[in-house]
Amino acid sequence: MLSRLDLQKMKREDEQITMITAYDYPSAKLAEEAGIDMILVGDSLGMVMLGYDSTVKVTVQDMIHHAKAVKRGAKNTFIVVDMPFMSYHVSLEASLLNAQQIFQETDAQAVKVEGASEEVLLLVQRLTDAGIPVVAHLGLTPQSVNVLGGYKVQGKDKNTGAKLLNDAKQLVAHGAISLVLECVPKELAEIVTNSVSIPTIGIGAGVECDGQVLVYHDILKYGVDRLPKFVKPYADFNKVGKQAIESYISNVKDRTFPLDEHSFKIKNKDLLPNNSEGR
Ligand SMILES: Nc1nc(=O)c2c([nH]1)NC[C@@H]1CN(c3ccc(C(=O)N[C@@H](CCC(=O)O)C(=O)O)cc3)CN21
Ligand SMILES: CC(C)C(=O)C(=O)O
Repeated sequence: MLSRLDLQKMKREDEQITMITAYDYPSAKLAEEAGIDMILVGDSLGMVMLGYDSTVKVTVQDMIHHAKAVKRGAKNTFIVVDMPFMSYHVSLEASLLNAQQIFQETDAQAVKVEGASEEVLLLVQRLTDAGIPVVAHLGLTPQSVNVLGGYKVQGKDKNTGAKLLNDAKQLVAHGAISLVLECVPKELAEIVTNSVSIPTIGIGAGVECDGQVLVYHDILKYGVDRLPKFVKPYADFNKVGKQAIESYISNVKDRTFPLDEHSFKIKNKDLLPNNSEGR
């Protein structure tokens, strides 16, 4: 498994870091077998796994449930688990306890929080001091979708760009080990990447980040109807899966499944019970 220091070294040596989300045993297993560097158990699981229309309904228990399955499928991969909506905004004490629970119960390597408010910066510091590595997340922060007014590109002007750069530096100063940059202009992501010592992982943030992350279901086109502009799909599980299920239905209907090769047979008919009642 890669360590925090390996990720740091990859940035220094300009080797791209690959990250994918995973939410359960089979997705984590596939990602690890393919050789991914890091797995994110994102709260996007609320949307792609549970069918919610945003991430705000996801709970700490949901995150733990899914992250434990991911860990079982990818025991040797660096796993980051999202702290979900409001689990780090009620009080510092409650935030620390939620992070502790997620970190201890899932065996993950780090937790992720969105934003860089005073409250979040203090939390990043306290978790780091306590020994829980924190990945930060700036730009489009989906837990704030209802405040932002939609899933929109962030940092498109001088003021918001400067704020994002300053936030990134503050997060580094408070101990963040890596920074996800979501939906920001590639030129801004490049400046941030060159201004911070920690690896940046981009999603819709251009090629100059230190690594890339995409959602599992987007890469495989699996269960999602509409893909954001920044996604490149590498397979079409929807198509393959639907065809397979259609064939199964048709085979069952016309009794071409199951065949003898899928059936268990008895050698000696005398071993069968008598059916004296008939049908
Ligand atoms: N399947 C999935 N993939 C994701 O990447 C993802 C989720 N779900 N859920 C949580 C967040 C939400 N995300 C999203 C969702 C939509 C857009 C989107 O449609 N963006 C517009 C850009 C709008 C603009 O120009 O400002 C786009 O056309 O891509 C972006 C990020 C990223 N995350
Ligand atoms: C989109 C990624 C970065 C994320 O935060 C998630 O999957 O929840």
